[in-house]
Amino acid sequence: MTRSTAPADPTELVGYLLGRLVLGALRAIWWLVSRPSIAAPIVVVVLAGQLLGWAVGLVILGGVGIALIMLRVISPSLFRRLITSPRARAKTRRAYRRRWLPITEMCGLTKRLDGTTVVPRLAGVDIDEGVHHLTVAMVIGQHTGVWQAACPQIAAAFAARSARVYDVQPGVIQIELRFHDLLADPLGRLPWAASSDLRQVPVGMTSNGTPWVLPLLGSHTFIGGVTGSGKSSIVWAMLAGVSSAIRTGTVSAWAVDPKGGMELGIGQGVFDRFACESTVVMVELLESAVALMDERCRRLAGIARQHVPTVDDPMLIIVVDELSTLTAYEPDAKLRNRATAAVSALLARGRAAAVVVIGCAQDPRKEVVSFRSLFPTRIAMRLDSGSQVDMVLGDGMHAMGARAEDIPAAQPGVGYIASEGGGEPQMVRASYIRDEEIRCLSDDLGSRKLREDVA
Ligand SMILES: Nc1ncnc2c1ncn2[C@@H]1O[C@H](COP(=O)(O)OP(=O)(O)OP(=O)(O)O)[C@@H](O)[C@H]1O
Repeated sequence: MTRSTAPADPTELVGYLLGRLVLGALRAIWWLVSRPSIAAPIVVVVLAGQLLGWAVGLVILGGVGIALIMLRVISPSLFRRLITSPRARAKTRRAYRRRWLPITEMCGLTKRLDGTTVVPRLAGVDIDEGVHHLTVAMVIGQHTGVWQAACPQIAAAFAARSARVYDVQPGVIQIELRFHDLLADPLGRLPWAASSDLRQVPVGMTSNGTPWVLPLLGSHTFIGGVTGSGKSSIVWAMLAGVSSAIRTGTVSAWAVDPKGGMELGIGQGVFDRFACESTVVMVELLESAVALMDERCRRLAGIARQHVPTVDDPMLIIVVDELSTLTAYEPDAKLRNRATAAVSALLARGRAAAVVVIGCAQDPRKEVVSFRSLFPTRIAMRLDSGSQVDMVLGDGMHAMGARAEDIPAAQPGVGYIASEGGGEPQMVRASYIRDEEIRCLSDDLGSRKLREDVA
């Protein structure tokens, strides 16, 4: 674009400057008219100044300013929605509507009736930072599964990182398009990692950027994922999350490590009991947890429905790494049956007695899945196939967007959890507790045990 140069003649120069001034004023008016959230307060202040005096106008101006600052502080996203970006959002909405017909047609989501194309109706577009939701009234004869199957094509067509589809009401679905990946980079220990509530132990972050908390007291946790998917980072994030309760003695952690101590041995000091030497020793540990649980259940019968952990009677967390090694792959049938019986008993009766299991498995096959319904909290890390996702999280979760087989190998610690109440699955990433931090935690909690022994 070429810029016009100012004329040298004085008369022409005045005309030229006036023209520029009028053009600038028109541009400013257009700028304000297209931003009603800014124009409206200015109009109100000017009117108040004219009608009630400029002192009142200034007070109103100050009030509006303070209200905007408070809105910015209290709800940055609402501030952005209302003040900063309504025009950009309207433009994005128009772009969706413009591209809707060709994209649905190319993705095979339209239908033909009597020679005409029937297009699903784009009923609403909701734009939030990095996440867009499209509400769609499906064409008659379609069901949610057709749209769920087309998620990869829909994501690619709208240049989104991922797309998920879920039901809103009969015949109406919502497509969630994500453009940023808040979980792309590893998370260290998070600022909220210091909670002492055993029902809300902080372990990482959800894809919305909110804290990811897990209930330890009152729930058993199952973590399924291929080797290197980051299962142990969840275990360590959980143990770090309850470390203050371990230090005070209201929680006691035990570990079963069929990999001979290679997985959990680095933090052995965290555990009051640690079994890794042989299957017999590991099974005996599980059986003594069952004995403790049964004794506690007998004591509490008729008195309490849920045991409240105390220093004298602590909550017991039993971490079982590679659960299937004991319950599916152990060649000695007697030991395998004993391990299966002990794990089943803990899962069935442990929650009320504050005896909980955290079980990990690389291979969520049928033998392990037979326990699945007894684990209220289930996490699917990177897996080999969509069918394995359903084995871990429950039927239909893969179709609802838990695409754990698509998690890049370069993103260990990322996984999906099934939402409580059967809603759509949520993507999460566990904090990564580095080996040095685990050693420190282990030394710290290990020295506590030594002090107790000496006392
Ligand atoms: N949450 C995380 N954030 C970033 N990196 C991680 C995270 N969790 C694990 N890693 C990295 O991935 C590697 C493998 O993780 P980890 O040992 O936890 O996997 P795993 O699923 O327990 O594997 P296996 O089943 O073989 O024991 C770790 O050494 C670490 O470098």
